[in-house]
Amino acid sequence: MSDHNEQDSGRSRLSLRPGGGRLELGKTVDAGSVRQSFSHGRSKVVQVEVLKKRAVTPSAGRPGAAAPGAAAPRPGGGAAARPGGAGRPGAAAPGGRPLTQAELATRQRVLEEQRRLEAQREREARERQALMVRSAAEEAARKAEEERCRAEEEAARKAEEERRRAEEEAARKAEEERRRAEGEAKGAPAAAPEAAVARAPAADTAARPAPGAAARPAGIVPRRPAAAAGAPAGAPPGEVAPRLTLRARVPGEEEEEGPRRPAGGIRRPGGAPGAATRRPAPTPARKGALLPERRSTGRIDVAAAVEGEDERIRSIASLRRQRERERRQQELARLRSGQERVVREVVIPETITVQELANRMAARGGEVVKTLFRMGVMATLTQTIDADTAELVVTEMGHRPKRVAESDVELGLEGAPDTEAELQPRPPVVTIMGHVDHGKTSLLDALRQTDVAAHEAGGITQHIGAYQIELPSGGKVTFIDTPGHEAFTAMRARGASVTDMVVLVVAADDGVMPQTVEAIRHARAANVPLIVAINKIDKPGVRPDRVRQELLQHEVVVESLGGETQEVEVSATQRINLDKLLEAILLQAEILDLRANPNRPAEGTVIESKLDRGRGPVATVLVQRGTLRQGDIVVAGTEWGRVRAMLDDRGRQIKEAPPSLPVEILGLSGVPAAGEHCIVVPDEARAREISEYRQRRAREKAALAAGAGRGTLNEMLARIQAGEQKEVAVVVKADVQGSVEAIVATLGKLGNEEVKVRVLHGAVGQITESDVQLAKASNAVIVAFNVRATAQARELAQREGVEIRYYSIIYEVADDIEKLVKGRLAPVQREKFLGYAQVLQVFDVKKVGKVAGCRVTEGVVRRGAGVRLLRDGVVIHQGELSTLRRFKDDVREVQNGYECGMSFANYDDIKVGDVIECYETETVAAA
Ligand SMILES: Nc1nc2c(ncn2[C@@H]2O[C@H](COP(=O)(O)OP(=O)(O)OP(=O)(O)O)[C@@H](O)[C@H]2O)c(=O)[nH]1
Repeated sequence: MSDHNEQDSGRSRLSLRPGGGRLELGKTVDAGSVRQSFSHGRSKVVQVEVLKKRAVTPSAGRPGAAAPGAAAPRPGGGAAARPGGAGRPGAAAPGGRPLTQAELATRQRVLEEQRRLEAQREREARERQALMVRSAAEEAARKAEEERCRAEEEAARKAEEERRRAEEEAARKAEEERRRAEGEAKGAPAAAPEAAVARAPAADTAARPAPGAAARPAGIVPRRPAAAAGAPAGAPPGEVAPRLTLRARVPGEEEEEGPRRPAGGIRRPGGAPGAATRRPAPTPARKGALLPERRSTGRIDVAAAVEGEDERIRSIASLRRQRERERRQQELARLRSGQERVVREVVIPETITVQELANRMAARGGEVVKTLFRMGVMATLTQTIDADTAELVVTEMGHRPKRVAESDVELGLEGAPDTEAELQPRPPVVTIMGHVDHGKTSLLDALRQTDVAAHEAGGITQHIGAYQIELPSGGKVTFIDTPGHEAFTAMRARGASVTDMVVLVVAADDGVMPQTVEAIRHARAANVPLIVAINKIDKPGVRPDRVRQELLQHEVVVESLGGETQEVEVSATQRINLDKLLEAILLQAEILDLRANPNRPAEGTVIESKLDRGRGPVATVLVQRGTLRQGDIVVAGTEWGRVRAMLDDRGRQIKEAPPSLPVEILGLSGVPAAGEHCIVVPDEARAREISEYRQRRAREKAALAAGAGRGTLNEMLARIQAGEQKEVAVVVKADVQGSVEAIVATLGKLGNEEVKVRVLHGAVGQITESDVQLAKASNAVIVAFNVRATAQARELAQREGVEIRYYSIIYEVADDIEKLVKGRLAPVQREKFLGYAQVLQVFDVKKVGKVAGCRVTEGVVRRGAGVRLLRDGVVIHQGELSTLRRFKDDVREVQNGYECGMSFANYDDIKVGDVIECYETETVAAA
């Protein structure tokens, strides 16, 4: 190895020239480059910088030293101008005459002024120097950090390089071995092995950074002399620099790197003798990838030298530093421009889109996307991010996050509770409950003196109806008529929750029935009192006392039996004791002290809702407090709207609805679900906000339920097709919401372990094409309750083979779907007995095994049928009959009384005296 020093005279630094007394560009650094040469023509150049020790000495402190300023040529010249001689007596003027006292004083003053200026300059110079030292220290720290990062990368790269090299070496050796073995086997010419041997070490030399020439086996001709291979003259033999240094990017050395890459020559398949000595061409990819750009700097970078053809990857620390720099620069720019940073309070809901978040921060969308990207979140402007991520972004961008829950929009929706003074008496709300056909509608009809029952399809009540009646005494009572059919359980429960008391109708001729008990439970759950109306007392031979006794079993103790529950014997059709029943209701209302504040925005509950062809969405609302007025803006569940019109139970338009009055309201945006809370809000914006929030929540809930319950529709179909799951899918369309709920509830109870009923969709309105599409996709049937399909939907259903079933009575829906469920049950495998055979003898037959010689004692035995081997009445084997013969012929079956030979598939343990039972399995439809 040899070093050459090349002084770089062109390098200069900004420096202080003490001698000059002013700042100027001067040489403070002796810079140069040291060229290191290694064997095989490898060399590298190292930049060497020698910082001169700066000697800044205050000239004023040195006695007799010439002041910097004084060194400049003076117009007059002469010793008198020298600072040293300034104060000297005998100083002469230009003409040789001695200076006057005044001149001497002036000179003295000028010189002192000059010294003061020099001192100041020096002080400034010292400060600058200190500043430079400080910045140099900072720079050094930065460099150290970079160096550390680079070293880490270098270590990783080295490891990778080593691994790759080892792999190449192993592959090469294996190849050599293979070739040698081949050569020997073929008896190649004598020169060939030699060439092969010669190639091996050459390759070894190329691949290993270890000394090449010294390691070569004796007798092997080296490829090139060390000097020719690029090693400098005089370099110790065998001294080879590590491979990584071979790629120092110094101009003019590039062409010398060629010979140290013998890989191309060595790897030539079937290399002819002498191939190893051929000078291989340099690998363009390896050289070209890195060198040109690095060459321009002329500096050696070890990390870059090692990295080879791989792209250099910036370290995380480097990225972080760059980001910090950018941030500082931005801050600086902002400060320079005199802008005030605006810190905003950013309201963050549970989820927010990136664009919306940017808007709330008054920032550009791109900035937010960039911030997210830095945090490792890839998001577009339209994408939704969660509150936690949004909070981080807001903090990162220097604003103040404020987390809010989405449900906060509902805060303060219900007004403050009313004071005692504001409360005024209100009519009681009574729900009529009872078993089917016990006379609920008839009773209500009698009370209202109208005939509703006559118009009902199938004779049962289909909808919840709500009516208010006025008594001759002037009092009012509101009735909610819940249907008695089991399907309406859900509606009944809802009725009980808005009611003040329950009139339990029990037919005297029928007594307490299942739905009577259910009604009692609902009343108890709603914590409302009961009044028992024992109906149909006009019927001959009825025993109302039996009803009283039966009610005792359910802990309903009527007054006549010493309890607290009022009971009235009535006849709806004969209008017997109706006044007594009303009296009992009013008494109960008095006990309950029912009051409400009519002077406040209205609140109530949706009793029923439907989509009316001419009027749009119509909701029956029971006002519970406040007064509902025409023109009010209401939110009812997920829907909202301005009350366009209000109708009472007799269809009369009204302007105001006080507490306890049921009214139909028009003007809603959609059909709210029955049982939803209906409330008046101050403005449309609020109404819309609440409605949107509730709709979103409902959608999420539905999606969650669908996901949790079943997976995707495709998965469901796949499972059905694979026979893993069977279900009857149903799409329900009905005229009113209550019917939809009732049908859904009924269908939910159907199904069994094997077949499930699944309601895909339930809604109010006509059957549309989308309903048919949905049914088609899920192989569902459409249940149409009091609605019809559009012409297009009908046509589509016909074309696609989708079944639409029309109903007007609820229990018929239940019955039909139940049949459908049964029709879809998996067929049952049933065993059919065929016959018995007695084993008389057992033969050993070659290639067959044991064959039983039998006589059929009952029925018939058939080949391929199932068999059981019974020994002493116990089944010892169950399997299949493999052979059935009569004499030497295979037969299909053998009848009773005949002898035959039988053998079992994979079973041999047959003994004389055993009985063979023969049976078949058949598939039958489920009962
Ligand atoms: N004799 C007699 N029959 C009555 C009386 N009340 C009702 N009915 C008859 O009982 C049957 C059922 O009456 P509804 O009023 O429809 O009974 P419901 O409980 O409303 O029935 P659903 O609506 O199906 O729940 C009708 O045929 C009525 O005429 C009564 O007091 N006396």
